[in-house]
Amino acid sequence: MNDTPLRIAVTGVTGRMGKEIVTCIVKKEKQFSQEIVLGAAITRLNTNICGMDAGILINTDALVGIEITDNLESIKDNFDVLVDFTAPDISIEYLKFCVNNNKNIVIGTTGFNQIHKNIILNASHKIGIVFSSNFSIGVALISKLLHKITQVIGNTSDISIIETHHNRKRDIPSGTSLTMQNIIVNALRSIHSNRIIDSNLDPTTYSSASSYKDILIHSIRAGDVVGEHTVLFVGPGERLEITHKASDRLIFAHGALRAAFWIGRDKIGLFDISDILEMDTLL
Ligand SMILES: NC(=O)C1=CN([C@@H]2O[C@H](COP(=O)(O)OP(=O)(O)OC[C@H]3O[C@@H](n4cnc5c(N)ncnc54)[C@H](O)[C@@H]3O)[C@@H](O)[C@H]2O)C=CC1
Ligand SMILES: O=C(O)C1=N[C@H](C(=O)O)C[C@H](O)C1
Repeated sequence: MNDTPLRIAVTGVTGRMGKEIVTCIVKKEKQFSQEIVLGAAITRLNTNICGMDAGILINTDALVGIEITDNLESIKDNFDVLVDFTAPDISIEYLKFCVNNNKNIVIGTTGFNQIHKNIILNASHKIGIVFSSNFSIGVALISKLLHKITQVIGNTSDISIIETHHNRKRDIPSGTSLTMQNIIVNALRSIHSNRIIDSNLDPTTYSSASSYKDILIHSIRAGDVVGEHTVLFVGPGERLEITHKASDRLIFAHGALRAAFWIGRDKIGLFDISDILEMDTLL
């Protein structure tokens, strides 16, 4: 058992999630049984904050002794697990860096296309990857319930997903809503549902929705909403509305660091938050 502290490299440290994760590590916002320490703080190329102590970035009282860098080579021996919440193309570059240096990675970035996802899957044959569109416990629980609810009432309900996020979010619809849509579609397949896309749906009137097997996603971008998802099952005479509302990015940071602790230095394969939380043993 390696009881030396797990060293975390954080990418996108100027971002909302990057700062949250650095804060969670440095200020020990959440306790872990094994100590987790900041090993590296990574930012995009040529930003003027390179060389700055990461503590200054998150307004700590004391310096933390980790300088922010855009030079991956300089820090490849300074960390055990990389935690990435950035953007799809650069996430893939960070993933390749981890494969080349035999480091495990936690990926929270969303907005990946199928090519990206295939690269992530292939990489998981060489390193350990926890890849999740939402690192909150609440969404992990809802995701487990969605499968079962869909199997029971999916064939007799109209199903829609509504996702609401802050007006600075780059990708649309959210990764979480796409994951939920996938869970629902797979659950419909598991009961051999013959639902088809409703030919009456005029795509132009659903321009804000991503439709898949008539499981529509409706996206709202407004203010500083951290992240809210509602799944509607509207059936004859009754409906279910299942909602998750995040109000603090700390829940995502804690989930990601819990995942980093779980994947550790040695696991190999592709996992998601439900594996970390061992949901299948709980539900
Ligand atoms: N899985 C989860 O639980 C969560 C996932 N997210 C996802 O995490 C990602 C980041 O979200 P935020 O922190 O709100 O975004 P943000 O825009 O605040 O931060 C993005 C960071 O990535 C960096 N970045 C972007 N493009 C880059 C490039 N080409 N090279 C190097 N660095 C680059 C930016 O400099 C910034 O530091 C998004 O995809 C978001 O959907 C956000 C919250 C929770
Ligand atoms: O961009 C965000 O903020 C979030 N993005 C993730 C997503 O796209 O699902 C997770 C969370 O909702 C916050």
